[in-house]
Parts: sequence; structure tokens; C-alpha cells
Amino acid sequence: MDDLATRGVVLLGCGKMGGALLSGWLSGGLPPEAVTVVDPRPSDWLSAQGIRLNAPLPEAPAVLILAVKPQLMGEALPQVTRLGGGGTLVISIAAGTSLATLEEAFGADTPIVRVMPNTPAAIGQGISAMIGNAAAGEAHLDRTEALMRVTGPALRLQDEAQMDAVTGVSGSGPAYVFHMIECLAAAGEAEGLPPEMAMQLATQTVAGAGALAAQAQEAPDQLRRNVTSPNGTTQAGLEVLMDEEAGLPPLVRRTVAAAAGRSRELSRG
Ligand SMILES: NC(=O)C1=CN([C@@H]2O[C@H](COP(=O)(O)OP(=O)(O)OC[C@H]3O[C@@H](n4cnc5c(N)ncnc54)[C@H](OP(=O)(O)O)[C@@H]3O)[C@@H](O)[C@H]2O)C=CC1
Ligand SMILES: O=C(O)[C@@H]1CCC=N1
Repeated sequence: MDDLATRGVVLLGCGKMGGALLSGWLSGGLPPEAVTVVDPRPSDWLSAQGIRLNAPLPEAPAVLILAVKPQLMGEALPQVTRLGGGGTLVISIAAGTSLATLEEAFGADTPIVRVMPNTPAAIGQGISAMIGNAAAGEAHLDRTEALMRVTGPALRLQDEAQMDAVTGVSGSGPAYVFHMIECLAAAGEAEGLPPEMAMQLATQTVAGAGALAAQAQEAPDQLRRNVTSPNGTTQAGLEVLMDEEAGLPPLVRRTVAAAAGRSRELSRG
């Protein structure tokens, strides 16, 4: 974080995702006074962090992070495009905003890395994937990886087109899992449980299964078999859930395809 502390970091947009990343970096040792945030309506949390808020930008910060909604990128970028030209590494977390679009704004000689994080980054349990433009060398990717690793594993992509699939799987993915918790709790209520107890059972089951899947030696399909006694309760449930026509496989396939498709659509402008 040394160079970041001396040259500074600029964050354009500090909402849910920008805030989650910033909170991880501040906890990881980035000094608040090295951070300049540009955001029209800063949250109370942000105002209490001791960072430079809507202050003049440093001359040549080490890193500029773009964390505004893709639809607002066009109107937000003019505030920071003067940081293009080579000295500052530009990292964009915006869904569906292509490297080509960002190069148009900053110049093709600007090192630019696109990253797709997700909100569990707020508790160091995120995962992200990245790809850089031609001006982004190994050192720029290493720097981006070091920043993102504070929030969880950081993967490198070979092809920018993969970013749409990453967005559909892990960028949007936490929302699918939260909805699974909602559905599981609602089903528990329908089977007669009190709402609070149903929600606690559903939340901890998803959290525990996720943690076990992440830590166990066995793959998820084996972990699933470990729960499933022959002709028992799980088998009865899975016969519904795993139905190839009406169960989860086609539903999840359509869900991820819709999110990845929207990412492609956004990148066409
Ligand atoms: N949320 C998520 O799970 C993920 C989001 N992303 C990407 O992160 C980016 C941000 O998403 P998210 O954090 O959810 O969105 P938010 O709306 O929560 O955050 C965006 C922030 O930018 C601010 N903003 C709006 N206009 C400007 C401007 N002109 N200049 C500076 N700041 C501005 C917004 O202020 P105000 O609210 O007042 O408009 C808000 O605080 C998006 O590009 C999204 O694709 C990527 C991965 C996961
Ligand atoms: O919904 C969105 O567009 C953003 C990108 C990935 C997660 N949230």
C-alpha cells in the first residue's frame, strides 16, 4: 500500500460496491487521508471515515477507481478524465463498460483494468476477476490483484468477453443466493415454522453449506451426496429441485444467461 499512501487513491462513486471495497482497503491499512472520494451524496459512513470528500483531486494519484453505475458513467467521467495518459492506473468495476469505451474517455495509452467484484467483499469473502487493456502491463495487473485480494481471491481473465459470464455468475450471484435464502425461509414458514426461526434456519444453512463447499476436499456434488440418504428426505426434495425440465438447472442457466446478456447489452451502449 506504500505507493498508494503517498500518491493517493481516487474513488469515483462510493455506493454499495465502492463502499464495500473502500471499507476492505481501509481495514487493510490504506490511510484514509490518502483517499479522495468523488460522490454527490456521501453516506454517513463515508463522511465519518476521515477521507478527502469531494476535495480537489491529487495531481497524479496511483490509482483511480470507477464505481458509478454504468448508465451514469458518461456524465461522471469528465470529472476524472484528466487523470488519463499513463501515470494513473484506472480500475473500473462497472458492469458492461468495455475497455474500448474507457479508452475513448482516458486515451489508449492509459493503463485500464476492468474488474468484476461482488458484495461479500465487504466482509473479505468476495471474489473478483479482471482483465486489462494493452497499456496495462504485468505491474498494473499485479497492483490491481493486490488491491482486490484484500477482499477475496482475484482471478485473471484471458478475454474481455468472459467478463459478461463472470458478471452473470459471481457479480450478480450473491443476489441469487440471497433469494434462495428468502425462498427457503418462505417454504419453511409454509411448512409451519415461525418466520424468524425459518429465516435463521435458511440463512445459517446457506452460510454453512457455502463455507463447507469452500473448505471441504470434496466437490459440491459429493457434498450433496453426503446429505442424501437413499430413499430419504433429501432425495425426495432433490427429485423436485434437480428436475432437468422444471427444476433448478434450466432456471439457473436462464438466470445467468439473462444477466450475462444484460452485461453484453450495456457494453453496446
Ligand atoms: N452492487 C453490486 O453488487 C456490484 C456492483 N458493481 C458495479 O459497481 C458500480 C456501482 O454499483 P453500486 O455500488 O451497486 O451502485 P450505487 O448506486 O450504490 O453506487 C454508485 C455511487 O455513485 C454515486 N454517483 C452517482 N453519480 C455520480 C457522479 N456523477 N459522480 C460521482 N459519483 C456519482 C452514487 O450517488 P447517488 O446514490 O447519490 O446517485 C452512488 O453513491 C456499478 O458500475 C456496478 O455495475 C460490480 C459488481 C457488483
Ligand atoms: O446489477 C448490476 O448491474 C451490478 C453488476 C453486478 C452486480 N450488480
